[in-house]
Amino acid sequence: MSLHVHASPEAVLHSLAQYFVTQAQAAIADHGRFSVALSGGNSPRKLYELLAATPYREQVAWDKVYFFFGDERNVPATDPESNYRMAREALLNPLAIADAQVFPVDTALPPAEAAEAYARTIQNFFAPDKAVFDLVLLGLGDNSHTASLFPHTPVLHETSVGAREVFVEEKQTFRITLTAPLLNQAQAVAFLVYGADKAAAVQQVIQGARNVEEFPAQLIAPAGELHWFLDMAAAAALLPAAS
Ligand SMILES: O=C1O[C@H](COP(=O)(O)O)[C@@H](O)[C@H](O)[C@H]1O
Repeated sequence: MSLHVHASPEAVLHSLAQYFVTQAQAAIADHGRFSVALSGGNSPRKLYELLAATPYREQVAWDKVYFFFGDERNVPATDPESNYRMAREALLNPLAIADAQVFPVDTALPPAEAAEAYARTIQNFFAPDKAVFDLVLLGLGDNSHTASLFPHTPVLHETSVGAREVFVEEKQTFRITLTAPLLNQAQAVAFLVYGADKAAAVQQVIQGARNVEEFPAQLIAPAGELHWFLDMAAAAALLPAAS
């Protein structure tokens, strides 16, 4: 695991934007395309706006980038809560990404069907049984959820490589999330976390005793690289590593 701690949220965002560019360039050079699962919520909007602006936008062959979603809220694509809508506004529209390169969750379907359909969409994109994203972007809630792997939900015990619906009690709503086994097949996973309100969760997930029911982000242990991009406020509760 690599920790990238920066003085300000702006510095973190630039650091992750540069990492995104490097990963995209390497994947495209290696196998001709770059597949990324985007995170949702509030934190990544600024990252997406940055990627769609100079100098990053000129550094990626965007016609070779394929966009998926790590999780989605069970709302129409036009809803302000929609992760797809946020990505479209901040990243996909400004870069004029073709629809054929974007794979949203079909939230017109009932949640369980939407999850099944999304798992099929992902399996069809990759070779059979080889659903390996080049990069998975993740955030972290102050309750230690990531994607829509929420504390004390059955999806935390899911062993299938796919997508599942999740009922989120505190929000009284369904979401659709990629499962931890699928996220963990990625070549690289990068968490983006900033702000003091996330400091306790960051410490518990990275350094706390293993308790995935309470701290679901502990489930993320990818086959490939794992990076945490943090500002100093989010990293404030981390204890110095024992030497
Ligand atoms: O609900 C969600 O929360 C997490 C964290 O979001 P943030 O707004 O606190 O940054 C996010 O990673 C996930 O995709 C999203 O649906």
